[in-house]
Amino acid sequence: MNEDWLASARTLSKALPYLQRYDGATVVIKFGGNAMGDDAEMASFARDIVLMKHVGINPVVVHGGGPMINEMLARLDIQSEFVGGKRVTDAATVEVVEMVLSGRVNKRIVQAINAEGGRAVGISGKDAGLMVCEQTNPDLGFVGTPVEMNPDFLHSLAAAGTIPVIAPIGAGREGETFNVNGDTAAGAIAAALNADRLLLLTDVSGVKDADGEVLSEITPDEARKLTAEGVIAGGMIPKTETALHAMENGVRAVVILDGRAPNACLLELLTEHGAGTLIKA
Ligand SMILES: Nc1ncnc2c1ncn2[C@@H]1O[C@H](COP(=O)(O)OP(=O)(O)O)[C@@H](O)[C@H]1O
Ligand SMILES: CC(=O)N[C@@H](CCC(=O)OP(=O)(O)O)C(=O)O
Repeated sequence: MNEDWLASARTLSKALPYLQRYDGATVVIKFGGNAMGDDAEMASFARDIVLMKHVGINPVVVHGGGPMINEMLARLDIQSEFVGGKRVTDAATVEVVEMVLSGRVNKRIVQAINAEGGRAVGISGKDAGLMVCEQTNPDLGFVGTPVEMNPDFLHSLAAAGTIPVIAPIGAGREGETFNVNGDTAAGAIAAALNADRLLLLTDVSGVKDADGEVLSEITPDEARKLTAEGVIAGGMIPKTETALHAMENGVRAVVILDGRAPNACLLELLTEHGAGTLIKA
């Protein structure tokens, strides 16, 4: 008997309980700019998303694109700075942020998913009032906090067999355009959908302890303790804060994992040990 076939059959039989567990589940995947990698890594991510849809999971992709925004701002000679993990966003900057995120980055992901046989639909928080925002803090300019969501629109996209790919741009009630941190947007969308899982894809294997070892599972209290001790620092702070906030608002569990690792999403959902760090009460 063909050895490859046997190995695939064994893998599949082990995955069966997980396929049953996630049948009909909603999984929100935050795809950060640093997790995107080259075309081959993008294609691998897209294959995972399409496979999820085929086996009965409802994937909802929310993306970032910080490095791509930086590149375009540099080309246009516009200076940019971050305060507390958020980009200070003036009127000129928000135009570039929307063009890069809703344009190039969103369509690159949509095209990659469709090339793998999926039916992705690229939108932003502006479409169908998906994510109405208010200004986060006047010092940050056009940075928004989601205050009102339209999950029904996402349910209808899933029911139509499509995969929503969402750029983290929100509309204000006075016609403003708001730049929303990708993790914040993903958390708000996952909460509005009462998602079974929120996967935060980044460029490290998971949350590390003081010795640099990746922790396979932590509780919200342990995450708070690691932050107070300074072990969780930098860009990992807003990520774990998003995770805890999403869990307080209806998301069952959150996983922080390396989006560039082959089959990261599928390994997380369909194997016993998963991938990355599971944050669960
Ligand atoms: N305890 C920790 N475990 C893992 N990464 C950490 C930790 N503390 C700080 N970090 C940093 O957080 C970074 C991830 O955040 P960030 O760069 O903002 O990700 P992204 O761009 O994917 O949103 C990691 O690359 C790492 O340098
Ligand atoms: C307010 C704010 O900071 N918005 C982010 C939006 C993109 C993002 O979050 O991208 P990553 O997920 O790749 O970091 C920004 O302007 O960079």
